[in-house]
Amino acid sequence: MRTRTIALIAPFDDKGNVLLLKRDSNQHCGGLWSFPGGKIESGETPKSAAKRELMEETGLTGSDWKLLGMHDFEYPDRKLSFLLFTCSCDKLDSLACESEHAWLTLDNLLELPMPEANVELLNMLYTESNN
Ligand SMILES: Nc1nc2c([nH]c(=O)n2[C@H]2C[C@H](O)[C@@H](COP(=O)(O)OP(=O)(O)OP(=O)(O)O)O2)c(=O)[nH]1
Repeated sequence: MRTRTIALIAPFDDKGNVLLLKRDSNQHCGGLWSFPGGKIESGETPKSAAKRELMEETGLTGSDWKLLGMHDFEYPDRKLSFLLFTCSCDKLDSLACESEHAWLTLDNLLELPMPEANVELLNMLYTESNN
C-alpha cells in the first residue's frame, strides 16, 4: 500500500484556542473532528501545502508557522504519514469554513470524537504546550 503524506495544521487564535473542523459524513473518518489539512500535492513543500489547505478550508492566513512533528498511521484501507504544523491566526474576520467548526482550548479538544490517528497528534500539541 502506498503511503500518502498529509499536511495538518493546528491553527491557534490569540487566546490559545485551536480550530477544528467537522468532517463530512461522506469523507474518510466522516463525522469526526479533525485538523484542517490534506494531501501534499507533487511540487509542493509540506509548508506550502499546509498554507494552501488552511486557506482552502478556513479562509485563514497563518503566521509563525512551525513544524511540530511527524506521525505515521495505518488505517485498514490506507497508510498515512502526517506532518503537523502549528500557526497563529489573528485576522479571524476572514474565517470561512464550509464545514462545522469550533475553537477549543487544548483541554477541550479531548471532548470531541476524533480520528484514531489523532491521539498521537494531540500528544505532540500537549508536549509542545508544556515546554
Ligand atoms: N484533515 C485531516 N485528516 C485527518 C486527520 N486525522 C486523520 O486521520 N486524517 C485522515 C483522514 C483522511 O484519510 C486523510 C486526509 O485526507 P483529506 O480527505 O482530509 O484530504 P485530501 O487532500 O487527501 O483529500 P481531498 O481533500 O482531496 O478529499 O487523513 C486530521 O486531523 N485532519
